[in-house]
Amino acid sequence: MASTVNKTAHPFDKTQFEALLNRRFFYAPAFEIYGGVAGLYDYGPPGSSLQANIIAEWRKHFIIEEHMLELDTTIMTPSSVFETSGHVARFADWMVKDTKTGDVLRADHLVKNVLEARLAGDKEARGIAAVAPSADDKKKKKKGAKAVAVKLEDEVAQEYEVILAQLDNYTGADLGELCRKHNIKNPDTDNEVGEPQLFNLMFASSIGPTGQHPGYLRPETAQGHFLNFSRLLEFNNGRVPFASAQIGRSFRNEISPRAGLLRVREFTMAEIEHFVDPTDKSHERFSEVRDVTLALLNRHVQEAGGSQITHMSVGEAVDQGIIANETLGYFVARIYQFLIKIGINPERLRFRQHMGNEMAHYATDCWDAEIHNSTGWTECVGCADRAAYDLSVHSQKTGHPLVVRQALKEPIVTEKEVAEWNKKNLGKTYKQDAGVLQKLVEAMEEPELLRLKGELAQGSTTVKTDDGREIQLTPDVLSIERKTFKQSIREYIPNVIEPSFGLGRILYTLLEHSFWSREQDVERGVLSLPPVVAPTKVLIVPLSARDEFAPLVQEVSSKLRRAGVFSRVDDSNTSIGKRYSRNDELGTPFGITVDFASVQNRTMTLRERDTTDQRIGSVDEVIATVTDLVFGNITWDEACVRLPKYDGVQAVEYIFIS
Ligand SMILES: Nc1ncnc2c1ncn2[C@@H]1O[C@H](COP(=O)(O)OP(=O)(O)OP(=O)(O)O)[C@@H](O)[C@H]1O
Repeated sequence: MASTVNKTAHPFDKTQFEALLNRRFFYAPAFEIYGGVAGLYDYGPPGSSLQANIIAEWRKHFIIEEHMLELDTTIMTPSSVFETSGHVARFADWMVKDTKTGDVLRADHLVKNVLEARLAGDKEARGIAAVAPSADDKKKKKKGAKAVAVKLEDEVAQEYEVILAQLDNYTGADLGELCRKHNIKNPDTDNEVGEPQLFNLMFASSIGPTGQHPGYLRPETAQGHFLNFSRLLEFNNGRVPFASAQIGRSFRNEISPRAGLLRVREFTMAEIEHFVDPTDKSHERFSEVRDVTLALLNRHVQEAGGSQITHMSVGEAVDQGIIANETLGYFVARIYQFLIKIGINPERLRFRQHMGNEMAHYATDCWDAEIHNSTGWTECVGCADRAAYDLSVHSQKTGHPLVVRQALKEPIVTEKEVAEWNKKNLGKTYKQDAGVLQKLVEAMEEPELLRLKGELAQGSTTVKTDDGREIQLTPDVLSIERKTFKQSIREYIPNVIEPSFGLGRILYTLLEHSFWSREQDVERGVLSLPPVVAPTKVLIVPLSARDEFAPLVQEVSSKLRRAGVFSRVDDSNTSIGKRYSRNDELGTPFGITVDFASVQNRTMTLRERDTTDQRIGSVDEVIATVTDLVFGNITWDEACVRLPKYDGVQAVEYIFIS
């Protein structure tokens, strides 16, 4: 049996974690040598590979599994599109200005940081502070909201908890009122802040040399799906439901991005738009996820100022109307499965429902996948039922019908009253009023038309124009007749269910969840990334740089390549222990040591990152086993049944023969 490891022996140390990410170049501030720009980051080799592997798994889990239609649409977008979608008017956050320095802060973040710091100070004063402040906390306290040990009145502490639970529900005026009522000031300067003002988050630009065609960098990829809806529908042979998917960059001019990868100004999104019949939001694969149990924080709990989680299956949540419909529930469960597969800790994942004010006016229900990390709970995926809003507004604006036309099996037969005009008499009698009259009568509902019909039968009727004139109509001009209509096509605007992923937030929280230090060696960080996303799957470590090792190293590396396993050779001039610990920091799950016995007997050892267990087997046995491990066909315990334990590890660990 494999050895077990204690990954929680040392509490999470953010300073050590960030030093590892920096040292191994997972990512770094962009334009660093020019002083950097807040909210812009570059990914280095392991960060890029990790992101590419998350995307590859996302494509498999969603696009391939669900036969989604993939898109790659432009980033630069003419302003008319965002005027129609509502982004120009509403894609904004509330900001407040320091009344003396003019520094700009995001209003809801200011309230959150100050109240959280006061609550932490209260806990400290009552002697119930959970943990001693880390080096990182101490550094943070030099700037920003400080947790000063001051006891709060019980009612005040309760009020703060309620405000924090409902923070996403407040309007700008509410936030301004909160700052005044609770004496919330800029924590960096202790100055008062002004009234909240809306700040639009889109980066404005212009298209072409004249500057006459305003445009924006897109803040999400969704509009590209909606504008191509007719083509997508045709591609899908006119059938609904179907989903389109897109992975691409989005841009948001965030007010004060201070949270590393969690809030940036340029980031990669993966978005799905699932188009569905508004009268039937069932999902044909719902039974496959019915039993998936989720941690749910519903809107009623939050609106009452609470944060209690309910654990229930997605089937129960849909049956009880907590999640609005099967399709939305299906995607919430699929998002959960995806996040767990790539290594997110299920105990630190919850789904939070949007409260009334928080949700866009057209949306019917919205759930965020929130992942817990060192800054608290962070939204990493949004999943919303956006109803027919987007397709409707673009249809109305452009006149291009973004609709589904469905041939009905049974035609629908209806009867209704219609106006029949004698056009010759109409023109002769009413001249320039003829058109006005026609429009007025044809816009009438059935009861009104029946009134006209009755009056015409008695000789004449009157209609009132918008400018207040009463015009008489007689049967030689107008008759109202009952007609039968047969409808064999149903036309409707589909509704949209939209799961929207921010890959940077997922990547960062995954790195936090994967990080730990060995019990015996606090300095030695390990990233327990699952093989499916680990940047490198297998490290090949030749014990010696002697020429006779080269053919075997080449053989192993080419066999792994042919098996589709990404490996790297580390033949640097340093001890095996150092080489392995460097790769533990990079999250490489397996290591193969090529030593003298390998050259003589064609045996190799296989090391597992978390346990540091080493097993021995023939070259081909080890390659077959590690391939199965990487593709998730077997667990490490099963590998241990195949390969016996290797006990020579201590003997070879620090020998390096150059
Ligand atoms: N500034 C950002 N930096 C990194 N990721 C982001 C940012 N803004 C949004 N995202 C990601 O895009 C996803 C979908 O965007 P959405 O518009 O729902 O976010 P949001 O509600 O505006 O986020 P927030 O309230 O945190 O600003 C989010 O779940 C998140 O993962």
